[in-house]
Amino acid sequence: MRVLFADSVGKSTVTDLEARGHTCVVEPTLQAGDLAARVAGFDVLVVRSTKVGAEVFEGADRLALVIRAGAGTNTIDTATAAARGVLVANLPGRNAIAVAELTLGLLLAVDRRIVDGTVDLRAGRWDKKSYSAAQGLYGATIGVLGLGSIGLEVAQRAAAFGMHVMALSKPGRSARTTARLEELRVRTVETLEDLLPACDVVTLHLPSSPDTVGLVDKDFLSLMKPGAVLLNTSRGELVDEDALLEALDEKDLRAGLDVYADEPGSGQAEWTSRLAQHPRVVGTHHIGASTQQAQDAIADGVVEIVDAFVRGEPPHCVNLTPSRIGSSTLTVRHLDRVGVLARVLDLLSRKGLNVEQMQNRVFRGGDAAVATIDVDGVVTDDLVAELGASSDVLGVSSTTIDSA
Ligand SMILES: NC(=O)c1ccc[n+]([C@@H]2O[C@H](COP(=O)([O-])OP(=O)(O)OC[C@H]3O[C@@H](n4cnc5c(N)ncnc54)[C@H](O)[C@@H]3O)[C@@H](O)[C@H]2O)c1
Ligand SMILES: O=C(O)CC[C@@H](O)C(=O)O
Repeated sequence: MRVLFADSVGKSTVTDLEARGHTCVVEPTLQAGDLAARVAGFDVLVVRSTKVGAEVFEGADRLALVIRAGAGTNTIDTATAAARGVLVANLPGRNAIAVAELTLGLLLAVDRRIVDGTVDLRAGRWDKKSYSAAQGLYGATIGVLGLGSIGLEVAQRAAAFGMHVMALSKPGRSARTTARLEELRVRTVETLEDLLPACDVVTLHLPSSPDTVGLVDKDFLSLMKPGAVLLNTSRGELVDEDALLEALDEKDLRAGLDVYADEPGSGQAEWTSRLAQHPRVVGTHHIGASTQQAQDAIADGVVEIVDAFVRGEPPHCVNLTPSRIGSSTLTVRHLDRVGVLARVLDLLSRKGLNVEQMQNRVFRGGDAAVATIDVDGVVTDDLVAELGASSDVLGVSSTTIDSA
């Protein structure tokens, strides 16, 4: 396969993929605007922050997979990719510890004014008096918005500092996450109105989505305690930056930011930002994921996704439907013979049932197989009986797909 890297990733990725016979072309200086013209002839595109717009998929001749060498996929037009049948996969969790470490680093830097102090020392100024006014983190309350891979790592580290952790309750959390929240004594509340006024620190670990863009607006900030700290290591567009600038000045809020709404897409650029330059902000350059440990984990992950893609089972695809779609799943256990599935599908077609997705797995030994078929339409007992009546069919069952 031909793989184009439009951002820098660990060298081991290229070495490992080439050792498997793939051709890798590494062009980390490629700009988003040039990608559409460059992508022809490649099966796989690997990106970090480079934007992948609709034009890339429209111009691609054989592109089948885009790998986001990181967590957030908001920089990729996943809908157009889906319409063109191109898989988009990410690597959730691989850089979570790195981002959590930076988040706590920003918090400590804000609380102790470490950056201002360093700047003064470098300029030859000793000022223990001005820098002796920190509040301290022990016993303070931190609200964690987004309890995914990064949010949980932040909660764990905050708890280790003796902070009280709060979060919003969310239906459908896994038993594992629920147990983890109990272990960390995370107090959950129903609404932002309950959460924000109780927090000395609020930290954002949500993806950028229509639900979250602009979440931190005037109303949100007005609910925060005067003097509280806002941390954002997720995405800049979650914050209304004008509203934050006002709250920094008028409510004495402080902020630790790794991401900005209009941050440059490239690694180096001339860039000025009123927010990043504000004296109550400690800022970094979207480097949350940029530790060697995280980048090694990401480099391994890219190779794992390509390997799985070659086997036909790519993981972490963000633009496929959930595992079950339609109204019912039919499970048909059958003899592994030519024509059996065709007869099953023919009967479904005659009954007006649209097949949404299906998988056929062969049992060890190769005598029998099991097909799981998600269909849209009404599966009657008669249909199940008719399918099961064939001598090639070993058993049929049907379960309803919960549309919730
Ligand atoms: N600064 C960096 O370098 C850096 C690195 C990695 C990730 N990120 C950003 O951090 C985000 C989170 O990363 P992650 O690995 O923890 O992702 P994740 O998917 O593991 O966690 C996101 C969590 O947010 C929750 N969520 C989503 N929408 C929500 C909503 N509207 N309300 C409440 N909860 C909601 C999800 O259920 C999930 O628990 C990424 O999407 C990315 O934008 C930044
Ligand atoms: O690759 C990067 O440097 C940033 C990655 C980060 O924003 C992510 O979403 O994983």
